[in-house]
This record gives sequence, C-alpha cells and structure tokens, in this order.
Amino acid sequence: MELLAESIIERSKSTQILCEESQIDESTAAAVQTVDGDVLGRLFVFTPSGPQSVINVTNEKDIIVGRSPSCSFQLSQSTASNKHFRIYVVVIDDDMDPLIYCQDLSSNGTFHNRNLIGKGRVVLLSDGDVLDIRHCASFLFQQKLKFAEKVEHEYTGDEYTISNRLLGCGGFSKIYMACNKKTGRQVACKIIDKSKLSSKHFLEDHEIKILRELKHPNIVRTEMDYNSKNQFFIFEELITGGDLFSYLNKMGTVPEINCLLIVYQILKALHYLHKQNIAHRDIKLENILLVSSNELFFRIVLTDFGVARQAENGQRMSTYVGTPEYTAPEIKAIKRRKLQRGECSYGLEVDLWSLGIILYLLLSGTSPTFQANPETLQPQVQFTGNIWKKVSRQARDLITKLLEPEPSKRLNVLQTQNHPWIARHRSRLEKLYEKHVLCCI
Ligand SMILES: Nc1ncnc2c1ncn2[C@@H]1O[C@H](COP(=O)(O)OP(=O)(O)OP(=O)(O)O)[C@@H](O)[C@H]1O
Repeated sequence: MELLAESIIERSKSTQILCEESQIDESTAAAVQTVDGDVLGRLFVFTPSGPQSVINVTNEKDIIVGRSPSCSFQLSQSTASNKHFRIYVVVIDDDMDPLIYCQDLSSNGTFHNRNLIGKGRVVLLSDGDVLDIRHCASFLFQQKLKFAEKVEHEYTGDEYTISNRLLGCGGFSKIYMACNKKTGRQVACKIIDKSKLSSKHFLEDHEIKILRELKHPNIVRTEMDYNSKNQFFIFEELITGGDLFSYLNKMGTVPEINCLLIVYQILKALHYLHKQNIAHRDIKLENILLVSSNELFFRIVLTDFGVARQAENGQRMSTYVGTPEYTAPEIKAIKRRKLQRGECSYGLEVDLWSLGIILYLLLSGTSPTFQANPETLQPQVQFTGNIWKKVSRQARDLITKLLEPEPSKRLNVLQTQNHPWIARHRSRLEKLYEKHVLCCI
C-alpha cells in the first residue's frame, strides 16, 4: 500500500501536477487495492481545493470530464472546457487487457504525461499515466493488467520504444503499442514472426512491400518497417477505436445508416486498391479498424495486407488464401478441386464477396445462410428472421448482388458505388467524408 502511494507522489513531483502528498490518504490507497469486477481502471482526481476523488472506468459508458453539468465528472474551474476530455474503453477479446483511451476535446488542452494531446486526438492510457488540465485538475490513471507479458523482440533501432501493451493478435503476428522517440507520438508496432510465414509468401507477396506503396485515408498508414533475423516490424498509425468485430460485438447489430458510412469507406479503399490491381484477399471484420466510434461518421481503415497480392497486367490468382467465413466460392473451389496452379483462378471480385458478408453480418449480427435457387441451382443468400424486416429492400438487393456465386455477374467496386443504396446518398456522403475523414488526417 505504501509503495503505491509513494509511486503516486513520485509521479506527481516529476510532472508538477496537482497531486500533493497530503492528498494521498488511506481511502485512496484502499481504493488502489480493490478492483471491482466491472471496473477496468481508475482515475484519481486531484484538484487545488477539494479532496481527491476516484472515477471508475467501466465498459458501460464513456466518461466525459468538463464544466458542463452533463459531464460524468464535473469541474468548476474556468480553465476547463465544457467537455474537456473523454475516456473510453475498447475490448478486443477476453484474452487481452481492455484498451482505455483518452480523447482530448478541449481548446485549452489536455496534457498526457506533460505532452499536449491536441484537440480531437487520442492516446492509449497505461498504468501510472497522468492527465492534466493546467491550473485545474490532474488525474492519475490506474489499470491493473492481467495479461501483461514481456515482449520478446529483436528491434534495435533508435526511432521507437516498443511497450508491452498488446493491441491485437493475428495468426502471424502480435501488435503492440510503441512510441516514436522523437515526436513522443504513440504508434502501433506489428511484430511478424518469420517462422510462421511460408517462404513463398515471405518472398513474393509480403505485406511490407505492398504497404510501402499505399497512401490512402482508408488504409492504415505505415511509418517505417524494420527487418531482423527472425522478425519483421511494421510501425504504423495507432488506430484507437478497435476493430469492426469488437464494434459489432458491442452493438449486437449495426443500424443501416452506420453500415452505409462504413461500406462507403471500405469501397473507397477497395477502389484505390483495385485500380492498381491489388486484391486484399482477407477483408473481414477484424481487419477493418475504427479511428473512433462515438460519432456517427468515423474514419475506418483497412489493415492486414499479409495476403494481399498485386496481379500484374490483370493476371488471375490461384492460391487458396483468406478466412473461410469470408472467402468467395471461387477461392473455395481451388481447395475443393485441388487443382494445379493456372487451372482454376480468381480475380479482384473476391474482395466484393467478402464485403457482402461484412454487410450481412453488420446488419443482422449473424452469418449468412444460402439455399439453392430453383432456377439457376446456384446458392442464393437468404434473409430469414425478423431482423431483416427492418432492413431496406435496397440493402438486401445489394447484399444479394455482392454474394453472387458467379464472379463475372458479381458487382465490381464501381457498380457497387453506383448501386442505389449508396448512389442516392452520394452527395451527402461525400460532404461527410470531406468533413470527418479528409479534414482530420
Ligand atoms: N494499427 C493498428 N492500431 C491498433 N490496433 C491494431 C492495428 N493493427 C492491428 N491492430 C489490432 O491487431 C489485430 C490483428 O492485426 P492484423 O490483422 O494486422 O494481424 P495478422 O497477424 O495479420 O492477422 P491475421 O491472422 O488475420 O492475418 C487487429 O484485429 C486489431 O485489433
């Protein structure tokens, strides 16, 4: 107990915040010791006048700190903005510690360990971090990590420090929070285990080669890559709203208007990729990240180019890749028929099939079922259950045309963008995109 109090005081001295030794009393130390089931973290508040209090961070509700009476924690000092900052939680899965973020909403500034966050910007919080509103209040953050482990890595470069905060896991890699030493900015560091990559995959198609060339607001931005004996490192922008999988998990189903905004942006990314003959080949909920999730229109980015492939001169592809639940029938056919390279192939249309699956999942919260169409004998997607009664006819029509088993009849990116479900809202969508995506990057 003493040690905890000491570290709080130590930190307060070094950052010259408002925590004072006299304010660390028995009740604070006791609160540090007990962590309730649904309390994921705590903020210890220090103000110049009042006694300290504790804000519990849970997954139920965002915490807004500011002067407005509507805030979950109200401050009286005039240096605080009406809504000064927001604390929110992203739960990726049960085997990972929840990610607790702070978004600066203020004009006067919120400082994170003495660095200005900047209006609209977000930082990932770690145990012992201090948030500060100058001349008003300081907040000491506490989060007990259950799954923290030492990161085994071979990065010896000077530019970044890699932390042990796990942001996500994939089949070939783990993603950690890292810090750019020069700018102090947080980034994501994807550490790829070379032993898990097949040599062909590594030599021909590797993610880094493709990512280096890509620059688009809806595709994760890479800052640097690094190669060591057994690992690859990709340092990329930290995306702070979790992935679409966690978002769907939290929401149950996603309202049609939100789906429209999400699909509109995925199509922008696919348009950019397909123009260059690049197939992503693994479009799924886990590979679509949200920059934020509290506004109606939030930027989304496509990530994980691990199996992406640039097909030169419209060349067809013939490798069985992807995630079965999202994989187009022509890719599945390759595995089923066990055909040799060249005898069975597929093209960029595979990404549109996966988009159809995503839209179905978002709208209904369930995976699609198929039944043979009596005329064509081809499998046709089914819309059973009450949930589909609330979904527009146009959305269902688009899904049917994306989940078209015959690739040559499936809508391509341009045709999807021109489908009435999207096209009738185009000018409004474009304005929102300019305001909320292009202006904010
Ligand atoms: N830039 C990022 N910012 C924040 N979180 C990220 C970022 N990149 C990845 N993640 C998190 O890590 C998870 C896994 O990342 P990614 O899909 O790139 O790994 P992978 O090893 O290529 O996965 P797979 O097994 O699907 O190929 C994502 O679902 C996401 O939750």
